Amino acid sequence: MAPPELSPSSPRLAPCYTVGYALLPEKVSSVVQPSLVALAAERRVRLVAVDVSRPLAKQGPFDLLVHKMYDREWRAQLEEFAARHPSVPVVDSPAAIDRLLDRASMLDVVSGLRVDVAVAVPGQVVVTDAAALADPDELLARGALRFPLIAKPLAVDGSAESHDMRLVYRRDGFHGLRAPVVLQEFVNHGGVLFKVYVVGNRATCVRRSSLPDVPSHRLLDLDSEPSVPFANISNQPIPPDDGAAGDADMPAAGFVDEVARELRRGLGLHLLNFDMIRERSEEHGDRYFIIDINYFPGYAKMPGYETALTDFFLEMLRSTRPVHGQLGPGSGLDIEARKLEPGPGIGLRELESGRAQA
Ligand SMILES: Nc1ncnc2c1ncn2[C@@H]1O[C@H](COP(=O)(O)OP(=O)(O)OP(=O)(O)O)[C@@H](O)[C@H]1O
Ligand SMILES: O=P(O)(O)O[C@H]1[C@H](O)[C@@H](O)[C@H](OP(=O)(O)O)[C@@H](OP(=O)(O)O)[C@H]1O
Ligand SMILES: [Mg+2]
Ligand SMILES: [Mg+2]
Repeated sequence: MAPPELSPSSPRLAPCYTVGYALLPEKVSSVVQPSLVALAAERRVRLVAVDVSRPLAKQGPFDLLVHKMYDREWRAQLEEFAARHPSVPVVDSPAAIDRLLDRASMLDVVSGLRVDVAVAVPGQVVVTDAAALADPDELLARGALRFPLIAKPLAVDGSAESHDMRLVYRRDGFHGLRAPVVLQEFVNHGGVLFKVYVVGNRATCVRRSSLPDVPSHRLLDLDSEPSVPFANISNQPIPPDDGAAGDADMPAAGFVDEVARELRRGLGLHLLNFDMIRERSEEHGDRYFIIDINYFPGYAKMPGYETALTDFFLEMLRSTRPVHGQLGPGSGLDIEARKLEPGPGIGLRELESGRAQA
């Protein structure tokens, strides 16, 4: 514990920036951990929870706003905030996030990636009309799909239901599916998934357990279930006994970085992760598929996430901070932007110019 006179909370080392975060309670408890708050404070970044039950306009001031909220009313407040505070970065734009909240549009960005090693997406068909599910052959023909398929809810809305999926082995597995749903071809990938966390220009690839390969005879086995449900199969680290997943060779770091950079460019987002699987076949060799992209995922599962997020916050703050910045009672530096009085609070300009003697 630093001596009181040097602790980040003391006036002489008051936080230089205030980052507001608007997150649902379970996301706050999973991502805004004491280790993140402490590291940010050491680097003079104060993390302040936005009270999502009160008007955003009555909170702050903030130097940066990060959020993962789903409701429309919040969107309106965010857009009003951004209009009123054009110099405060909002991470990220709701319109850009929207594309990831619908599995019909989520993977569209992949076809436009400018990467040396091709990345594909599995064939898929969006089914919005429940009646269409009664005619599997039409759906298969529409997307030139072949079994097995994964039925995924169309909407990604943070609910547990949005992760409820079914692996469909044959036509009678369509019974019980509910529209709107995406039917996506299942790609055999050796039971290991590569989950790549993206924080600004950083990408971190981790291995996760995944669904095992489906042998072709399973599709013909009429005594077995025509479909099976599953959920959240890859969002925890690999258990020690899962040798297949744990030993799988990782994709080349340069490839991962390139895909991450291109996804960020194509999506216009800073905070995301994507799920990538690798098909190994005699016919095609190694082929990579992106099957899922998540906005503002569970970063605490990423090794070194505190440093990655804090570095990102500072990059955003320093790259967009006007000279005066957002000062005032909520910013921890009670000084007027127009006059940087010497005194207990070190002026922003001195801090950033390094003239201040902390
Ligand atoms: N097309 C596919 N081919 C093979 N396996 C797949 C495919 N799509 C999904 N999977 C498997 O199903 C799991 C869940 O799919 P997906 O990642 O789309 O769901 P999710 O609920 O969005 O997951 P997350 O918790 O990562 O947000 C994946 O982690 C992977 O193991
Ligand atoms: O809470 P919703 O909006 O459903 O989003 C989830 C993402 O879809 C998952 O990808 C996150 O798990 P991973 O961080 O393992 O991808 C998952 O991380 P978490 O369970 O640690 O919060 C969530 O972020
Ligand atoms: Mg996923
Ligand atoms: Mg997902």
